[in-house]
Amino acid sequence: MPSFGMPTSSQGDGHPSPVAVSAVGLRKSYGDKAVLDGIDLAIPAGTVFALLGPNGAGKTTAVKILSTLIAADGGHAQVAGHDLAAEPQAVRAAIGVTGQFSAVDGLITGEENMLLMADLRHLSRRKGRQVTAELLERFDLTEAAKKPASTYSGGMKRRLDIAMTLVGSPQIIFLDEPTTGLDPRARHNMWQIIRELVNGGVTVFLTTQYLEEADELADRIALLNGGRIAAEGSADELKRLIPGGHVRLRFSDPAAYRCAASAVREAGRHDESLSLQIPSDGSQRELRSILDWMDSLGIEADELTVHTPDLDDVFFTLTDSGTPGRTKEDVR
Ligand SMILES: Nc1ncnc2c1ncn2[C@@H]1O[C@H](COP(=O)(O)OP(=O)(O)OP(=O)(O)O)[C@@H](O)[C@H]1O
Repeated sequence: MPSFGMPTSSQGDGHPSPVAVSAVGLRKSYGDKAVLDGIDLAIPAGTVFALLGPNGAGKTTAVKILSTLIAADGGHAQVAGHDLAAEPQAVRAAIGVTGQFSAVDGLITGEENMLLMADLRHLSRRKGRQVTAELLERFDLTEAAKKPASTYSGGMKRRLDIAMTLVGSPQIIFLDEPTTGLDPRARHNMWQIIRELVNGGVTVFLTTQYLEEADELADRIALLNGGRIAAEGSADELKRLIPGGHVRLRFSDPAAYRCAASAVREAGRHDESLSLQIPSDGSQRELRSILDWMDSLGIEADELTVHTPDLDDVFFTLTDSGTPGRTKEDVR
């Protein structure tokens, strides 16, 4: 755990844990538009927090405020135990920020980018060289270290960006859409890097457009919509907020289908595909009772699939983004 003197919050297990980022009533408007309309946050240290929201929801604005790049119009926040407004320098010393617009300078080499950052962080020459070598190695960039960063692939640039962020050993890292534009392999590599950072005690605040990414990485997720946090919780808690879980049984024998359909009245029927949709939370207990019930009738389904609501369902239900190309018939 980071060692700074942070306030604490009570977690589920009753033990207080240090809070890395806290905010109360954070507001920001541009002209008439309230981009953030009273945001409260409490992010325990050593965890991953994901801020999700449709385009233009205010995610980057929140990151910019919490990383002292812009000032809020109202509310207050503490980052790494320091008040954002009163001690911006102390906040800056404790955090790293990797934005949508990378800090990487393409004209100089990866190594020179790192050394420049070490200079900005006031490390001695010797320490700067040592940290640079270690981080380049850790992020698999040693071979490319002497090449201009403009020749790097998207994934390499993103790794260099994070390596530069880590030069000052920040306790809290803000990652604004860290994997946007990366191919699946580079995205998975980035996820691994983020997990390793958290294992090392760092707190990660990330914004993402990818629900899968939040599901994969985040301990807690907040859904930003209309300037407010529409829902907050673990991925599982958010999924439980909305209905839609079901078990789908598909038959090839019409007689078996009719028999099953007349036995379960609450099931949704799809006569054309001979399939039934039974509302269910997908738990082992409920699956067993469905299987027992079919056994007792002596019928067998050709296919059984479980659909539990996913973060996409949560996102589309709780934000006003609509449901492009998606129906509740989608079965996972
Ligand atoms: N400097 C600015 N001046 C005026 N409006 C701004 C400014 N910065 C952001 N906005 C507006 O504030 C809103 C939120 O922008 P922000 O970049 O925080 O959203 P976002 O959730 O990060 O979006 P995206 O997912 O598209 O990156 C947008 O409507 C944007 O146009």
